Amino acid sequence: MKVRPPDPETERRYLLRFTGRQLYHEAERLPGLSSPELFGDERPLELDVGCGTGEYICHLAQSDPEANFVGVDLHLKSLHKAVGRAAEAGLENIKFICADFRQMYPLLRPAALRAAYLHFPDPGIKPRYRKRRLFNERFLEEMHRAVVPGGKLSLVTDDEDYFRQMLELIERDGRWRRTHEEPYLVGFDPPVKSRFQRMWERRGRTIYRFELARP
Ligand SMILES: C[S@@+](CC[C@H](N)C(=O)[O-])C[C@H]1O[C@@H](n2cnc3c(N)ncnc32)[C@H](O)[C@@H]1O
Repeated sequence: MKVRPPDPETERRYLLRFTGRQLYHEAERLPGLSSPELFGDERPLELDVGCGTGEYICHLAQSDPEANFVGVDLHLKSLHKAVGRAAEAGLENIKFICADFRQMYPLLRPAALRAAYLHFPDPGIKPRYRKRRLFNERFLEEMHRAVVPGGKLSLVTDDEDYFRQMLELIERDGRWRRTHEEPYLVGFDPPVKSRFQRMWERRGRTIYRFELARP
């Protein structure tokens, strides 16, 4: 993927970078994942974990200027693309953070999120990489703390093994309410599809989805 890094001013406006060292040793000095700390206001906040090149979250930010949006990803080049997209659209209600989300749990604030999205997370093809998956018991636990009562958690994957892990953990957890009757949904049709959704759909993969509400 060829991407030109944003100019320094655009980068300052949209992008934060937290190193593993900062997150481990001095998390208390970093802004938390809340609207007051990231945007200096009290608007509702939505989080896209592993936002990639930002198509989905930029679309959300554009369609709801009364809320704030934050996308987190490890991969700087993808975030440069996302920042370019946000800047081009002149969005004022979005920021991106380059960091390993698994190290960001100390930055989550109780009931600070109106919604959280984990869409097409890396499944970790080799068995030894599966333990690096973002979705696990800890993730569900932390999201339960960070999502406001009435708020939602959206999970989407094209990977059947990951999907089964999600289904099993959600059923075992039991604290979330599904917004759908079925145990899971097949297919996802948002107005703007992410880079990976378009790619997996082109390859004919089935897309599984859960939309959970925090009671
Ligand atoms: C398959 S891509 C999906 C990207 C985007 N959600 C989409 O639908 O196009 C998975 C993304 O998760 C990011 N990612 C993987 N592990 C991560 C972690 N521990 N913390 C933050 N981002 C991570 C990757 O860099 C990649 O951009």
